[in-house]
Amino acid sequence: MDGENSPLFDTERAKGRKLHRVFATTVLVSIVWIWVYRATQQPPSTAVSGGRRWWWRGMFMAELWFGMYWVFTQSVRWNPTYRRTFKQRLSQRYEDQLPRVDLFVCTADPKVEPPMMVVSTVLSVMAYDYPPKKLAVYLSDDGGSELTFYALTQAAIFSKHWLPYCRNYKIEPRSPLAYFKSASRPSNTKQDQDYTNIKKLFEEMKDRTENVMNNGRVHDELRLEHKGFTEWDSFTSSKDHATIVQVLLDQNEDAEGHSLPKLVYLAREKRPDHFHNFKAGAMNALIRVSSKISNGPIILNVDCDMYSNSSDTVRDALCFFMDEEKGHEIAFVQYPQCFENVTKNEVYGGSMRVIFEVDFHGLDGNGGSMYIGTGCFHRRDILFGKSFDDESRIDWKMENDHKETLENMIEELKNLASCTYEIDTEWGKEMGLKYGCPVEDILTGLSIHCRGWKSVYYNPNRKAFLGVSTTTLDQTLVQHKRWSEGDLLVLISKYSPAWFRLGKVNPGLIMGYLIYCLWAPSSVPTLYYSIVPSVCLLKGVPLFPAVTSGWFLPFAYIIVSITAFDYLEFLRCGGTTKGWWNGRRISLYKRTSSYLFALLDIILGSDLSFVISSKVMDNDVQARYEKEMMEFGVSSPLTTTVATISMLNLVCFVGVVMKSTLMDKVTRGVYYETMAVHVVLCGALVVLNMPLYWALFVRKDKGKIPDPVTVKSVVLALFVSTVLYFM
Ligand SMILES: O=c1ccn([C@@H]2O[C@H](COP(=O)(O)OP(=O)(O)O[C@H]3O[C@H](CO)[C@@H](O)[C@H](O)[C@H]3O)[C@@H](O)[C@H]2O)c(=O)[nH]1
Ligand SMILES: [Mn+2]
Repeated sequence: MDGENSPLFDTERAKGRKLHRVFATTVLVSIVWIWVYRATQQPPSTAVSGGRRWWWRGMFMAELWFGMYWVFTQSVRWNPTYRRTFKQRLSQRYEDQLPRVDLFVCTADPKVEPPMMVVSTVLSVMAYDYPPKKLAVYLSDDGGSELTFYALTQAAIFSKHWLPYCRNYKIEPRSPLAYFKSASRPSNTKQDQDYTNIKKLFEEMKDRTENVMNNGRVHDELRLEHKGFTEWDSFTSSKDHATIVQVLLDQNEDAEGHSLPKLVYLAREKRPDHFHNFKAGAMNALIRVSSKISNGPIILNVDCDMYSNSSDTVRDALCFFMDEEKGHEIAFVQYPQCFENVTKNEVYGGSMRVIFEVDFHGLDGNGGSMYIGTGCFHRRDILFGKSFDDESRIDWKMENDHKETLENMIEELKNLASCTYEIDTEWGKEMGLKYGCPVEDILTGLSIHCRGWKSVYYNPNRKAFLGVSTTTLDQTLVQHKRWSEGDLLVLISKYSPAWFRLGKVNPGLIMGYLIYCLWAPSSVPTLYYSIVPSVCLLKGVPLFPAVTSGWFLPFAYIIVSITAFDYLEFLRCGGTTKGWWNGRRISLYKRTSSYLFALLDIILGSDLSFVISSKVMDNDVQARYEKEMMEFGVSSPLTTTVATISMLNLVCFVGVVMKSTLMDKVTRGVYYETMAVHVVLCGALVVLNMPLYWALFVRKDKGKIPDPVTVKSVVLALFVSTVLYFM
């Protein structure tokens, strides 16, 4: 098996696919059955039920949408694939010819992305198990912050001890912050001594950095430690400054005389009259600058909170790219986005487990994982807009022809990262990451798929990267607004999966993209379904068949089977029962607020924004987060919407209970028989919303729903339900 031609990776199809297909068929039959019901059993248009016809048609539209959307979700459950790599073979065959790899870390704001976290991520990728001479690490700082730069100068010094320690004791993870948080003191005396020393060095560096953070600036005597600080002499603000490039490590050695990776700090030029295109702009500047310095044919890109949790990751990724038979088709290798800080029952659905344990394996089976902006290895040449053909093999042995010293190139590098460099070029269009979309990653990955390339999703047991997930409801909703807005822009972009290269790209992959691209428009049918049946319950207008009718069957089957499937799938992905229930809630909130506002933003053509997710919490919030209490805290249109809809359901539910106590026994029986599905829907929504009612009326802590939101949502809910009631 281990011969010359044995593959460097292996692909397996999931078991149980056939069984799933049978189940999916039964669901599909029920969906069609419901459609037939809606099409044929429309209530007559007499005066009494005139209104009901409209409600009814709305239900039909919503069910058409959900049915179609469900079909798309099946595309990723049709053909899941799993990958395995053979790193042994890679080093047997290629150890001396391994390619250079450039590692990009992006940060944008020292307040929400603490420099200590950022440089720990930098250190973790510097310490990959890979020839250090072939690694170059670049930190892009869109905040242009001397605080972050200071932390990086400290990390450069610390790396001289940290890398030997990682190498000698093969420790994991190699982010010092994460390592010292989790590691127990080694029992072996030699290592124990080294552990104590390195921990001391780390604590000192942390103290120095935190001091500088608390002062808010780098003091004059510290500025003398590195000539790079003079760059900030002419600095006006993070939105208005010249390019800063500093090479912190070039041909340096660590404390044991081994080479160190290159380490470069880059703050691209920012000017108020030049739009900077957020992370995509930063990445493109990095691509150009790195092409002069190290020009690695493989690029890894991580967000500043996504530290490397496994030192094997680079070699794993290379097993895909360097495979003799299939490697040349692969444009990028995506790892899942996993998080260090999600709690057991993930109140905000933070782990996105089903996405990474199911959807992405399915996408991979249909031609390739999406590119999701972090934890992704790209072939550099493909990022330049190259299309796939069979000649696309890469010569891994190509040498870096830039032998001149970096010091002499600084002016040239500065120009590459200037605001004006991209004017009248294809950057942001046909070259590099795409501009004009808050999910530059998805759009860029899609364009690569459209040019004929494949990609790979690799989800090893030991998580390759761990980051920080959002920790308040508002942050979660804001993040999903950005994502769903971006994904909808992808749908209407030039590369839209709905029409571009239709018939050329695998239809399963197109459907897979649509699952995400249709998030924002899904808000409309979801809103309809979470309001209208509840109001009609109160009115006593049935929109579903009575329990005694044969048409009741498909509804019952769908409700039960889909819920059970969803639940079991969640457990299979490693979740808990409560986590699943929380996930249902957060998914409702995302759909009825984030997705709705995203849709409105696109329709109204609002300016693009990118709210950077905070990676820090104050202690109060942290304590509640650990107790898995939902954090509302701030008043925003997003939370108000969520609260209003939940109040509306409470009003309807309480209303109907009161109404039915006034009925005689027979009437009540008939009422519940004809309104059964309504009761289930509205009842489920009320139970799902319990923590929210708690936060509205009972909680006293700072994370409760602020009073103005409570007042607004109660008034709005009463108003909307009254209007709908009399319609
Ligand atoms: O102007 C900017 C804005 C952001 N960033 C960096 O982009 C990364 C992602 O930002 P974050 O606020 O953490 O957003 P997330 O929603 O967590 O990011 C996800 O979604 C983004 C697209 O919306 C992708 O770019 C990210 O890679 C992906 O992790 C961070 O490292 C930021 O420092 C920049 O470099 N420049
Ligand atoms: Mn992030």
